[in-house]
Amino acid sequence: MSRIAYFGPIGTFTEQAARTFTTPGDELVAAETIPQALDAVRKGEADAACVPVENSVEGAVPATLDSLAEREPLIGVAEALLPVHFSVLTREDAGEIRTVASHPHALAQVRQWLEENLPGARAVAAGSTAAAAVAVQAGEFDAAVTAPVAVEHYPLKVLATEVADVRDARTRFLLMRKPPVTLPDPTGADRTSLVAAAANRTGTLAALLTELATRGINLTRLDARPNKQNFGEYRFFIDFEGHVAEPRIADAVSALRRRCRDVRFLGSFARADGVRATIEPAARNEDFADADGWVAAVQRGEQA
Ligand SMILES: O=C(O)C(=O)C[C@]1(C(=O)O)C=C[C@@H](O)C=C1
Repeated sequence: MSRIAYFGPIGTFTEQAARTFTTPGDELVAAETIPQALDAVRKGEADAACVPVENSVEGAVPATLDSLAEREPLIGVAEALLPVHFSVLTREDAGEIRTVASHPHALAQVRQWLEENLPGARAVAAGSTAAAAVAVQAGEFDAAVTAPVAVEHYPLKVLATEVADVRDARTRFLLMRKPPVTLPDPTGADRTSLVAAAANRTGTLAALLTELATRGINLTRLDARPNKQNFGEYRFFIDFEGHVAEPRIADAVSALRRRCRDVRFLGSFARADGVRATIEPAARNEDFADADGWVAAVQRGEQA
């Protein structure tokens, strides 16, 4: 049985994502914030944590990136990808809707709908979509933009459903564990994630990306977040196709470590979208194995 902490409270999209990682007997534990969900694993209060990492409309979730880059390292072992559309909930007795609350990533995905349908309402950031529903119940706000499932947990009136400025918007979630972990086996449709605190020197990021490009490895995400120490210094979050167990990826990760000592491995795991890696000629695992074998023979004086 595992305890899985998730960005809550109950009724968030992250709870729905966490449910996709559970097996019978597992327990879901709501955390008020993303850092608290991850810290529950670091403190041994949970075996894993499910957190949102990026959305197809609003991009990466800053609280997740910062919390994965700071404090004790955690390793991603799985991801989930959920379609995202929203419900707008209000109290039965609500009069005019003057305030609408939700997670900033949710508000960003319904901005146009709010302008068109609730033009007089002020959008207010809440801790999460479900936290916004709790606040509406408490009378703090007039309406909440929530996951469709939230109305099952918070007895509010449904003002609108299927709300989304962008059809087919999706959010990706990670399942993080505390090392040592057993990495999931490679599938051929994997993602590896790293964060590198690149020095503020010209060309540092280019050098890191070149190590991937010259090995024919496709990037799937690149985000920068301030390192919060020195103005203008950033952490780079680099996701790319492949699994660190593959010789071709191990060779690239080794090169990234040589280029940037302050690099943190955030996991290798199957892509939720199942997209298989595209591998350039001469960049296959067998090419790396052949080259390594050939160099070893040269080093033994057996190969000219
Ligand atoms: O607030 C929630 O319900 C969450 O799970 C967070 C979150 C996010 O961080 O993007 C997840 C999916 C949606 O994009 C809106 C909010």
